[in-house]
Amino acid sequence: MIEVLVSEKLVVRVPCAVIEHNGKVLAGQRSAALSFPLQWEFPGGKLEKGETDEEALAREIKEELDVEIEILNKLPETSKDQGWREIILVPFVCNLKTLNITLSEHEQILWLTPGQLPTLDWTEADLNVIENYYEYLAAKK
Ligand SMILES: Nc1nc2c([nH]c(=O)n2[C@H]2C[C@H](O)[C@@H](COP(=O)(O)OP(=O)(O)OP(=O)(O)O)O2)c(=O)[nH]1
Repeated sequence: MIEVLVSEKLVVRVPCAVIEHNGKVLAGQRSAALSFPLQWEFPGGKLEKGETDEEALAREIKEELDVEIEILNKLPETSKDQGWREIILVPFVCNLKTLNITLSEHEQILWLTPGQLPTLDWTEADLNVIENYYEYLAAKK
C-alpha cells in the first residue's frame, strides 16, 4: 500500500503600502537581519488574528514608519511560493496623513519616481506589484 502524505501549506497574507507623496513612491530596504535581507519592499507585514487587511496595514505602517496612512486603492494580490509557505501580498496605494517618518525596522527608505522603481533589488513578489502599479497609473490618465 502506498501512503501519500499531503501537507497543508502555510499561507501568509501580507498587506503592504505603495505610499505616494509628491509624485514619488516610498521603497523600504529590509533589515539585514530579516528574511529577504537588504531587498526592497513596500512596507507592511503579516495579518494578526482578527484583523482586516486595512487594519493590519495601518498598524504595520505605524509600527515601521510611525506615520498614519490613507488608503486610496487596492491593487491586485500577488503571490510568492516559497515551497514551505505561500506569501500573498495585498498591496494598497496610499497617501500619508502625517509626514514625519521615523524608521524602526528598515535599513533605509528611498522616495523614487514610479519609473525609478525597477532600479532596486525588490523581493520577487514585488515585481508584479510594480507592474500592477504601472497599470493602475496608466488607467488613471
Ligand atoms: N511588508 C512586505 N513584506 C514582503 C514584501 N514582499 C515580500 O516578499 N514580503 C515578505 C517578507 C516577509 O516574509 C513577509 C512579511 O512579513 P513581515 O513583514 O512580518 O516580515 P518578517 O521578516 O518578520 O517575516 P518572516 O519572513 O520572518 O516570516 O512578506 C513587501 O513588499 N512588503
